[in-house]
Amino acid sequence: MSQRHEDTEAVVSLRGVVTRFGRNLVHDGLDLDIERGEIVALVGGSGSGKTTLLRHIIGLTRPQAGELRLFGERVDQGTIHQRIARQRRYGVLFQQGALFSALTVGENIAFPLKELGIARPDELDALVALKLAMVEMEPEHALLMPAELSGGMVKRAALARALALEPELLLLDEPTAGLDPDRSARFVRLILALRQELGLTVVLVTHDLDTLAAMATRVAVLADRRIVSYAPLQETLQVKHPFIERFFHGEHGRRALTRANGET
Ligand SMILES: Nc1ncnc2c1ncn2[C@@H]1O[C@H](COP(=O)(O)OP(=O)(O)OP(=O)(O)O)[C@@H](O)[C@H]1O
Repeated sequence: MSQRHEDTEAVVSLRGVVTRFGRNLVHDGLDLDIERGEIVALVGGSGSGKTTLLRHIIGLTRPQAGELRLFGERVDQGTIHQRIARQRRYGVLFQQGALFSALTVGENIAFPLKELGIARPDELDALVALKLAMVEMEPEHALLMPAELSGGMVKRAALARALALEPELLLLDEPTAGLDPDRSARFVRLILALRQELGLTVVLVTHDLDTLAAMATRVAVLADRRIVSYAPLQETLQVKHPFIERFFHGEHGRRALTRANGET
């Protein structure tokens, strides 16, 4: 596991976060600390503010109140150089806008490397091929346009781009949505292998219980505008809360958890 930074430092720390869109109060005094090496599944009802929370974490949006720290530093503070240095340390895979449609797969993956001035032009092809290999894609896929890829390949190419900077933190929004079970299982294996190799910390928003059960070290439940439970899955299942009951103990949830238990 990576020893680049203090092991005790929370990678993500959120305190008293309040988010309001007009009259819509989304987060109200939300707290969450994510330690290095965790794979945190962030779950919550539709519109509960999961994607917004990911956007806050990387400073794309700002809450009305609260303190957000990434790698121990205030997200809303710092010079431009400090912000760029922080950007190098995380990768994101959002549901929409996974890839730039006007660029080839290779150009997409090279984009953060070029933008942050990390690689020389003559190094880019080899780096792109390396990132593609990490997500089990071939070097020639670099020449394809996003529209020519299957849904699963788009996800993997977007993941390759998120991994381009060898991040310490990966934020994934519904990474397995729309993938068939086999592809989802491969995606999970890939993330687990990368965590092993790179010592990644992962935060993933997901409705996919199979994925959650297979990879999450902790589950953060966003309900009532806060994190109402933050614990390993088995402990989460004991928590009495209407959302947890519906999400994990409904018919769909029971089947997924039975499958997960059967596989361990
Ligand atoms: N830019 C915005 N302007 C106005 N309202 C917004 C904006 N972004 C998000 N919201 C609202 O904030 C709430 C939380 O949205 P968000 O996308 O974070 O939820 P979510 O938990 O990720 O939902 P889902 O699981 O359906 O994707 C929703 O009511 C949404 O309509």
